[in-house]
Order: sequence, then structure tokens, then C-alpha cells
Amino acid sequence: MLKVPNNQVAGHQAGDGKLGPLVDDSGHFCKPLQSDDRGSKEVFFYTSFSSNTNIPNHIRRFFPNFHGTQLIEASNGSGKQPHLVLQDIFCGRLNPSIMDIKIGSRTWDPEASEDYIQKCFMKDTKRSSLALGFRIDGLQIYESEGSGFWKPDRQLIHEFTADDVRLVLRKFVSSNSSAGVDPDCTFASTVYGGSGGILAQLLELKEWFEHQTIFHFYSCSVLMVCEKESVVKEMSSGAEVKLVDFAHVVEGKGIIDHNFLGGLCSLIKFISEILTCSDVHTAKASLQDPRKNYIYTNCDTDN
Ligand SMILES: O=P(O)(O)O[C@@H]1[C@@H](OP(=O)(O)O)[C@H](OP(=O)(O)O)[C@H](O)[C@H](OP(=O)(O)O)[C@H]1OP(=O)(O)O
Ligand SMILES: Nc1ncnc2c1ncn2[C@@H]1O[C@H](COP(=O)(O)OP(=O)(O)O)[C@@H](O)[C@H]1O
Repeated sequence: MLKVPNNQVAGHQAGDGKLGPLVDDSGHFCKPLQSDDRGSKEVFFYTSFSSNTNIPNHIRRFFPNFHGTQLIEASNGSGKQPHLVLQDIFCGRLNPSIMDIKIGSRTWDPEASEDYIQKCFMKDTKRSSLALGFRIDGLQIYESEGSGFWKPDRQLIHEFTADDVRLVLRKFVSSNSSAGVDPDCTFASTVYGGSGGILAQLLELKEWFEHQTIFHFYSCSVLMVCEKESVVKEMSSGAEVKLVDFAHVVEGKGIIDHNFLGGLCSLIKFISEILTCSDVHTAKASLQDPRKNYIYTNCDTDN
């Protein structure tokens, strides 16, 4: 039984007669092939990535598994249409907090038309891509059983400044993500930190991007996922990094993907700073009151 995904935070969405992805009960995410050459480019990427023996296994795990293409009843009622059949990366997740971060200061590929370059350039300049090397494209942050998720609408996300981006990255690992309060970064050390945390995974990806010259990942997103309820119950945080959206990937032709690598390094710096900040305040807080292992809430306060 195909249905509209619950956990989609960005991109083209099904509903209101629009074409968008569907998920099934067996853990598949079916993404319709986009028009122009975007759909065929994404199929080309998944096909060549799957068969390329030079991709190490520890890097493959950052990509959704690919199960080929299939004709599937489209979400917009236009009959059977070709879809990419991918692993549903949120399958089995309980209330996942998700952030879709488009990497790179430039989002168009070298084969793009003049009009498309202009459209992307305007967006990259207006949003944080040019300034930071990445931008937040979508998110949902789980707050509590009562209030559910904080899922800002597209318009609000489009207006995020560099400071907003920093704040939202802190909210992602906080127990108080509602508007108007200073995020406490309670979950920073378990979600961002540690050997299996998001920072460690991003550093592993970076190490590969420092030498891989097979593909250039224009307009591709890093998805960051975690389950805060599991942290509270002292289970694994389920912190995971995945890469999605390969409609603008081109061959690397022996050249380092500086655009992606630069953006990834910038994201790593932002996350490292949040971790350092929350570590310093945790240490200060326990020094001030060694009986309580509470986490200091204000990252901007220096005493
Ligand atoms: O499909 P389009 O032409 O509407 O363009 C999408 C954009 O819509 P808009 O400019 O608002 O019409 C869309 O923009 P918004 O997120 O809606 O601002 C995205 O930029 C999307 O890129 P991606 O799929 O996230 O890589 C854009 O898709 P790509 O063309 O970059 O694949
Ligand atoms: N394999 C996947 N499994 C589950 N959700 C996914 C998967 N790929 C993408 N998504 C969801 O869909 C959103 C948009 O994906 P994307 O590939 O960027 O689509 P588009 O090309 O329409 O922008 C992501 O932010 C994420 O929420």
C-alpha cells in the first residue's frame, strides 16, 4: 500500500494533485523521476554509484540503498510513472528529528542552462549558501508527545539568516526547541558527539571527499536524523547522516569536489562549535555544583 511519507521535510511533495514521493509498507521510498533531465541524471547517478567498485563500503552506508526503477501509480493521478525505488531511510523511526541541509555555496552544475544558473544564483545569494557553504532546506524537530514537532514552513526557512542557521542547529539537539527560549543543547554530546555521533559521521564523509574525484555532488543534501525520546530513555540516539538528492550530480573527471567539500567543512565547523560550547558549560556547571550533573543552558554566557 503506497502512501504519502510522514517524514518528508523538503523537496517536491505529493498532495493537492502534485507529483511527489510515496512510501510503501516494506521500507521503500519511491521518488518520481523529475522532468527535464533531472530524473535521468538521478537514475544515472544511482546506477553508476551502485556498480562502482571504487566506493568503499563504509561510504556506501551514507547513501540510501537503490532498488532500481519501477512504474508506479503516481501521486498526482497521472497513471503509472517511472519512480526510483530507494530505501526509506526513516522506516521504523520513532518521532525522528530531521534536518535537510543542502551542501555547497553553489547549487547549479556545469551543464545547467543560463536561466537555471540565474535562478540558483539568486537563491544561493539570498539564502545562506553563498555565505556559509550550506543552507537548511527543511526540518522537523520533535518536541514532546503533547506538542509534537516543530516544522517551520518553507517561507520561514527561506528567510533563515546565518544566525538563524546556528540557532536551529542548536535547537536540533535541545530539549526546549520552542520559539523564544535559548536552546539548552541537552542532547548535543549524545547526538552530535561521541564515536557514532553526527560529527564523527560527517568527518568520515569529509575524509572521503578529500580524495574522491568520481562525482561532483551539486545541490545534494545531507540529512541529519536523531530520536530524542530514545536519548531520554538512555537508548541509542539513532544519530544518522545520509546523503540524498542526486538530480544535479555530474562526473568528477579526476577533480576534487571543492564545492561540496567546502560546504561540508563549514557545517562541521558549526557543529563542532556547538559541541565545544555545550562541553564547556557542562564542565562549568558540574564544577559549580558537582552533585548535579546538569547542563548549563546559555552558550553565550561566559561565566
Ligand atoms: O522543480 P522546480 O523547478 O520548481 O525547482 C525547485 C525549486 O522550486 P521553485 O524554485 O520554488 O520553483 C525548489 O525551491 P524551494 O525549495 O521551493 O525554494 C528547490 O530549490 C528544488 O531544488 P531541490 O529539489 O531542493 O534540489 C528545485 O528543484 P531543482 O530544479 O533544483 O531540481
Ligand atoms: N531515501 C529516502 N527515504 C526517506 N525520505 C527521503 C529519502 N530521500 C529523500 N527523502 C525525503 O524527501 C525530501 C526531499 O528529497 P529530495 O531527494 O531532495 O527530493 P527533491 O528532488 O524533490 O528535492 C528529503 O528532505 C527527505 O525528507
